[in-house]
Formats: sequence, C-alpha cells, structure tokens
Amino acid sequence: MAAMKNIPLILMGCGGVGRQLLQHIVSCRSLHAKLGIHLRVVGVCDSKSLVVASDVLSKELNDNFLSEVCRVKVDGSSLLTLGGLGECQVFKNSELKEKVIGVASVMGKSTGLAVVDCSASSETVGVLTRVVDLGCCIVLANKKPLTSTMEDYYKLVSHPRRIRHESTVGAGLPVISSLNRILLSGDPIHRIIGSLSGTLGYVMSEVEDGKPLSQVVRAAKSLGYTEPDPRDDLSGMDVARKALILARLLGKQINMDNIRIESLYPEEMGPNVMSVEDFLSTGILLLDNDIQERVRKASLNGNVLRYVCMIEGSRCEVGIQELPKNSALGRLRGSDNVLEIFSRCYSEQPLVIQGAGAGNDTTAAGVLADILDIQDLFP
Ligand SMILES: NC(=O)C1=CN([C@@H]2O[C@H](COP(=O)(O)OP(=O)(O)OC[C@H]3O[C@@H](n4cnc5c(N)ncnc54)[C@H](OP(=O)(O)O)[C@@H]3O)[C@@H](O)[C@H]2O)C=CC1
Ligand SMILES: N[C@@H](CC=O)C(=O)O
Repeated sequence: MAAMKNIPLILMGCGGVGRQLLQHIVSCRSLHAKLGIHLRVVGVCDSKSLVVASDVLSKELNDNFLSEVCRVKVDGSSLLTLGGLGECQVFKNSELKEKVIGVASVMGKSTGLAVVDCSASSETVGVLTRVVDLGCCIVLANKKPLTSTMEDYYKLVSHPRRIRHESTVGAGLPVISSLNRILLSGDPIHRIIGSLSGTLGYVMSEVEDGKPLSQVVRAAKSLGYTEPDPRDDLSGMDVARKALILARLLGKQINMDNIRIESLYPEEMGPNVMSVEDFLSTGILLLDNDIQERVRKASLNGNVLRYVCMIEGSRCEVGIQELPKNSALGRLRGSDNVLEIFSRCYSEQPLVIQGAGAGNDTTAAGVLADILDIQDLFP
C-alpha cells in the first residue's frame, strides 16, 4: 500500500470560518484517506495566542484536540487554557509571529507547510510574506494581505503554485480559478461586472421585501455573512477588496485609492466614532428610512437596487446601481453572488459564475479545496 501523503498546516484565525475549516478537515478524514492524503494540523492561532504540536515534524493536534479548540473559542475562552491538554505548547501574543515563522523555517523546505489565513486581520501579511520565502504554501480566505501594497502583493504571489485564495472572492465559488484559466489561455478579459457581497446581496433583497435594514444586517451577521464589523460590508470596503484582488489578477497595478467606493453609512457612524455594538443597536436605525425610500423609488421604475462591482479598462468601481428586476443581477436573491466575465471568447454572452457567496460552510469548503489543490507540492 502506498504511504499516506501528509499535508502539515497551521491555521491562523479561529473564528466562524477557521472553526468550520477544522470541522470540515475532521469530517473529511475518511474521504481524504481514500485519496491517500492526511491533513496534519500542527498549529492553530487566534489574535492573542498560538497552540502548536510539541514536535511539529512528527506530531499533530489530534481531532479531539481540534474539537476542544473549537469549543474553547465558541465559549469565548483563550487558547492558552489548552496548555495542559495533550502534547502541545502554547505561546502568547508577543511570541506568536516569530513562532509561526520558526515553524515555517523548520518545515517549509523539508515536510512542507501550508499556512492558512482565516483571520480578518491586515497584520498577517508580514508573516505570510516571510513564510513564502521559507518555501511554504499559503492559503487565504483573508482578503487584507492581497489588498495591501503592490510590493506585498508581488511577494505573496511570487510563487504562483504556492498560493491559493479562492475564498477571497465569492467564498467557495470558482472565481479565481476560472479567471486564471481564461488568462492562462491568452484570452484577454475586458470587463468584469458582478454582485460580490453576500451581505449586501442579502440586505438588498430583504429590504426589497419590506424588512428594515437594521434588522436585516443583524440577521446577516448571525448567519455568518458579514465581516466581523458589518460596517466593512456596508462601507463597500469588503467589495472593494474583492475588486482590487480581481483587478490585480488581471494585471492592473492599482491600489485601494484607485477604486471608487460608495458607502451605505455616513462617516459619523464609522469605526473611529462608534463601536460595532453601538452601530448595530442605535446608529444603523437612522439608516432604515433612507434605504427603504431608495428601494421604493427604484421599484416605481420596475427596478431593484444592487451593490455592483465593475472593472473595465482603467475603471474599477463599487456602488449601488438601479437595475431592471429581470436582469441577471436584479434576479439575484439572498447571499448569492454573480459574476459576469467578458473576454474575447466570451464576448457576446459572458461567462457567468453564480451561487452562494458568503457563509462559514461554503467559505471553509473553498479553503479546504484550495489546500487539497496544492497536494502535489508535498512529499
Ligand atoms: N464569512 C464569510 O462568508 C467569508 C469570510 N471570508 C473571510 O474569512 C475571514 C474570516 O472571517 P470570519 O471567520 O467570519 O471572522 P471572525 O471574526 O469570526 O474570526 C477571525 C479570527 O481571526 C483571528 N485573528 C485576528 N487577528 C489575528 C491575527 N493577527 N493572527 C491570527 N489570527 C487573528 C481572530 O482572533 P480572536 O478570536 O482572538 O478574535 C478570530 O479567531 C475574513 O478575512 C473574511 O473576510 C471570506 C469569504 C467569505
Ligand atoms: N462579508 C463578505 C463575506 C465574504 O467575503 C460578504 O458578505 O460577501
């Protein structure tokens, strides 16, 4: 019988998506075993602590331990409480980055290591660029590293075989892989238009059905569609990050400053002025009437509102558009995303990718598929 191929990994971020990924890894054990693959989780970290297998070259955090990790995080406790459990070591905030880099330097060029970023932090980019240099693979659901400076972007994508980030755009939908296939075949992409926010798609269709924005945003948060701070979605920043990732994939050397972004809330309700809790309990109530009125006006023309991302030539913009109810974007409901790609081969009729565009399950499934996709890079 052929030996099992091991894919060692460290998970950064153990929130909704990260925990779901751990659960998917455990529940797919027998499927992966049939394929001759074992995902060996050697470390998990959150914003404050890191837990690592005692010997990263031969040991792992076993499935019972991973369940405990999820339980501790759901309870709102610290990973540090796992110190006494099993063969592991725990590290505090100050040591976290250096320890991950240390593990990467031991494993990157020997066993190989996948560093999986399911955080929502811009701070992981430093670790990611270092581990790429050390021979590791990186798999991202987090959009922030790829929307940092062009210099960081180039470092992250410097070994294209070693980076996967399908879930950064459209959650589990095959957006990045489809675009890469088109680009690699020399088919120039002229235009991308789509609805790329599960939260804003859900918000728009629920408000259309008469529900208040404030109630709908709270529901979107509890369904796992929103960013940790839903203002990241309502400001258009989350869609702008996706637009920037797509534009850079198309070869455009642009930054966030080059993207026109429409926000659904005023600056006085921004993160520097009020907490997420205050925004969700009081601030957002002041926005209910305005959006309801915009939806009503659009419906008088037989139209609906959709938050649209458009990339064409040097134009890259994200914002609300009034669209016919029966157009591809107008028909969209709930958290579904849709992306229309126009290229030489897809000039009259675009290539259309559509489906669930947010949620922990589909996002984590996308991350897991990315990890399996790099299996050939592991001995
Ligand atoms: N939900 C969805 O539908 C989709 C989400 N994504 C992306 O997935 C990512 C995760 O989202 P989600 O799980 O909902 O977010 P959560 O807020 O639930 O979880 C984020 C996790 O990251 C941890 N974290 C924060 N900073 C760091 C850091 N510097 N290093 C390591 N870990 C850190 C947090 O730690 P702590 O627990 O200590 O706070 C937390 O465990 C986001 O980037 C999001 O944009 C992408 C596509 C779809
Ligand atoms: N908050 C995002 C999650 C996926 O990227 C969204 O609503 O689309």
